[in-house]
Amino acid sequence: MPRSAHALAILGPALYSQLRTTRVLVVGAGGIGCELLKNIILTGFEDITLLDLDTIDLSNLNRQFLFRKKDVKQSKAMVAARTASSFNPACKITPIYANIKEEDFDISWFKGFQLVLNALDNLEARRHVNRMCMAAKVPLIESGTAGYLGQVQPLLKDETECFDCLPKPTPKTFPVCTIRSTPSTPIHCIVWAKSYLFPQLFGEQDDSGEAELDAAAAQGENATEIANLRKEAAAFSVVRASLFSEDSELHAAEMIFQKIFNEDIKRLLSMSDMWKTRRPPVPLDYQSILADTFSVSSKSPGTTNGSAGSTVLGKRKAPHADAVSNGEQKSENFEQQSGAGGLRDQKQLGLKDNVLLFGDSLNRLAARMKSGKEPSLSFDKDDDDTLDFVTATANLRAFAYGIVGKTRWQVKEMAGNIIPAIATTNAVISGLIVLQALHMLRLQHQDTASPPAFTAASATTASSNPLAAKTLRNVHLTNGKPAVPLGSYFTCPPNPDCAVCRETYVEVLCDPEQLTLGALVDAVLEAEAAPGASDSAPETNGESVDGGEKAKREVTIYEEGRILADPDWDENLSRTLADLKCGRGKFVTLADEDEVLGNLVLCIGLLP
Ligand SMILES: Nc1ncnc2c1ncn2[C@@H]1O[C@H](COP(=O)(O)OP(=O)(O)OP(=O)(O)O)[C@@H](O)[C@H]1O
Ligand SMILES: [Zn+2]
Repeated sequence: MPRSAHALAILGPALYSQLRTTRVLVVGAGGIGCELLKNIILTGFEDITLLDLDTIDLSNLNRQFLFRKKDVKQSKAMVAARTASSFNPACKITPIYANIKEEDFDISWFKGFQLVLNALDNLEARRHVNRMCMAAKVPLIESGTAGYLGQVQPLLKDETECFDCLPKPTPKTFPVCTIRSTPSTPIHCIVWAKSYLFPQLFGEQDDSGEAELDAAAAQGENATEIANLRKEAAAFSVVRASLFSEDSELHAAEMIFQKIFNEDIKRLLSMSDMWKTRRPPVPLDYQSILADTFSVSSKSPGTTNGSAGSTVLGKRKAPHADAVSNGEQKSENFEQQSGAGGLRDQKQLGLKDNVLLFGDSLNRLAARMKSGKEPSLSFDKDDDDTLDFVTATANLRAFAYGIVGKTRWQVKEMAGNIIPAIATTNAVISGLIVLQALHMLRLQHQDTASPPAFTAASATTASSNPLAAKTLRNVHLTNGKPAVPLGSYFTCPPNPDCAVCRETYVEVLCDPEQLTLGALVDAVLEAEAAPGASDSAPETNGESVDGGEKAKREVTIYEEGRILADPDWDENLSRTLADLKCGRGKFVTLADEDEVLGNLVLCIGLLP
């Protein structure tokens, strides 16, 4: 009996043959993507495009079962396609190693698919695919998992809500002054190390820090403190330069340490008002910690109100004294241990070991930058050098402020905002995605008995099918209460105010090097105002001009967040789309000045 026999019996010959010719796009080849690829191949899909921007990491192997150790550092899409193609040699899998947001993947490209399945892990990419599918009118099945929780959501233009119909909760942020001056929990120290200190020393030099302080000042955070933080930021450029100096590495480590953990803390202490109601921090000292002579006297600021912990034998005993005590631990060779297994990661380091880890990871990162291969670095939880640096500096700061330190493992979880990925959750959700995909295809089949699969145009037909709205459901997987782990509810209709799915999308194929913004907009508006065009085009003074032709409406022109032109400002109209960075894959929005008509969104594509 062929392996397809069960699928054929369950789906029936019509649907089974339909899905064999359905062109499906899977975006993401990670935890959900691997499971999903296997499922759709075994269900009988035979024309699959799989796209992922990333390469395989060692930490993926526990759940992304299409990958083996030998595949580490190779493209996820390529390896997944290679491994999974053996499940059904008749299946054509086209792997693409790229970011879905690249301009090549424009509306025409999306229209080439009849079904899109998301297996992504971030909001930005999800929102992008949602918008492309809404513009191209291709059905999208959106999904996600977090630990034991998961959900699957079918999205169909004009029929269901889209991914952006309801605002998404933004990730938790902390006030700047808490992070930069008055941390009180381990996460404050970790956020400081990862999002402030690390970019200051190793990140791209831009003015985002300044912008952050401007925003904090605008929100009414402590003005003197903001002024001080500005000075502190300026001083960083000197410190950063020391990383590249010819001096010995040790010198740079000591200099940077003293600035961050001694001078900056002393400067904060001098703002005595700040410490009237708070426990003041303790300045650390590089040499004396390394020489095992560092001590915190019982009179020192950090111990005055008692809540910082007690003082033991002249050494500061933090609340987590056993974990972050100065300890008698021998220094260890961290470099050798990098990448070693879990136990080291789960050990609390002593104060001195954190200083050693600081110096060691700082030198490793500086060497990477000095080599010229990486002009700047960014934090990545899977990059041992960056994780070591963030662990050491977060713990040193925690010690200075009398806060419990964290193990490297915990820092990785907290800094990487990691909710453990659970293979079983991914498997359940991937199964549900297939059921949703089959449901979409079945709806289409019932609706238009003869033509086979979805086409971009027929998606509209499906929209007019009241059955679609009534039967599409969001499905979610929960843990604990309620007792039944799987729940579902009918999809909501589109939000009439949604700025993504309520727009009218028009695909424009052109040569962006030649076409000016003015010519584009004129052509579109003239077509709209031409006789026979939609009656809804507004008329000047309520009257039609010559022979029923309607007046062109006045519009403001946007691309993403920027205004390109408005009725009183036309400088950009003579520039080409390429010059305005509005070429392939971009959306140019024409917004009605009087807000009478909805927005018209021009999806720029290239002439064949
Ligand atoms: N813009 C994008 N374009 C293409 N692929 C993307 C994009 N954004 C994310 N992805 C891919 O989506 C997949 C999501 O999978 P998953 O959630 O399992 O993440 P992971 O990076 O593999 O694992 P983890 O984050 O848990 O270490 C990843 O393989 C990631 O590369
Ligand atoms: Zn919407």
